[in-house]
Amino acid sequence: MADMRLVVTGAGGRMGQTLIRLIAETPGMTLAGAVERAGAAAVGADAGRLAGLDANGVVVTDDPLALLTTADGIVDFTAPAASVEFAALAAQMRIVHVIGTTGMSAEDEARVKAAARHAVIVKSGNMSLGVNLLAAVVKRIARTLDEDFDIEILEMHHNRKVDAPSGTALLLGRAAAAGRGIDLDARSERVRDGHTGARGRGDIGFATLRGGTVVGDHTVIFAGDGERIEISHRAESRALFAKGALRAALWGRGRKPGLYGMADVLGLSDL
Ligand SMILES: NC(=O)C1=CN([C@@H]2O[C@H](COP(=O)(O)OP(=O)(O)OC[C@H]3O[C@@H](n4cnc5c(N)ncnc54)[C@H](OP(=O)(O)O)[C@@H]3O)[C@@H](O)[C@H]2O)C=CC1
Ligand SMILES: O=C(O)C1=N[C@H](C(=O)O)C[C@H](O)C1
Repeated sequence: MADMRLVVTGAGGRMGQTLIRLIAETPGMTLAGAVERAGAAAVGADAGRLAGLDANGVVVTDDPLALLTTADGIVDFTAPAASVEFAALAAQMRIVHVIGTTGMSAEDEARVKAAARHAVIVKSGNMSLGVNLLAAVVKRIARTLDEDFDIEILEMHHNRKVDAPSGTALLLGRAAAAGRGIDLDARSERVRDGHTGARGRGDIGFATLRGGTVVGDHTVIFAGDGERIEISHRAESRALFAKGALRAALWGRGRKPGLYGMADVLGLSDL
């Protein structure tokens, strides 16, 4: 089979550059294009050079349309408004769209879901194998423990991160809520400040830390009467997210249109 032709969006960003480097060393795929926001400094640059490699002849553009006519997939770690537009383009072109972008509103999510009627969309708040395994374990523990155990999710990220709680924290919260058979949106405590009153029994709490260059740390705490279970994942490199995203792109090739998650890609959906 011919190489999968991938377009990286947000090419000048932290994940965009990591993806460009990883595509260059991964068999079965080719960098078909690199896209940045109109007006971004990276537009016009060589994508290889931008990512710290030798020049590869792929010039960063702010016009994805022409590129996508010859591409098999988009790998997209940008911003919510941008990802919603790329999803519509992926639907138009009937191609694969891997979305790592976090911080989407319910309206954004609905637009992505609509695009997935025509595109193969794989979307996850965290593309790493470790976090998706952790989510499966969290679901299992939450199913066993009753509301005597308070569930709290703690995350820490670098000081450039713009959304909170992280997409991963929400993914883990959804896994815990699914295990318990409750609706996360109705039962989460996402911010605490001032005289909050006692913790709501059965609620799922979130706490957010930001600082330095932390790639991504997550801990799920089950706090009971006199005992506590804590399970953590620490990402030491963005390469693990990029690796998962490229695995998702290859998995999506030739698949039926729909909205998928990393649990589907990794075969963890039954856990
Ligand atoms: N699911 C996962 O596993 C992971 C998800 N993420 C998520 O991915 C996203 C990006 O993270 P990160 O790389 O650290 O962020 P960066 O800010 O480093 O990169 C985002 C890039 O996207 C660009 N961009 C914004 N709008 C557009 C557009 N319309 N077209 C093309 N490019 C655009 C930005 O340009 P400019 O700066 O000029 O606006 C920037 O270069 C975040 O939402 C983050 O939470 C990150 C890591 C892992
Ligand atoms: O913005 C980041 O950096 C990350 N974002 C994702 C998230 O919101 O969970 C994944 C990872 O933790 C890094």
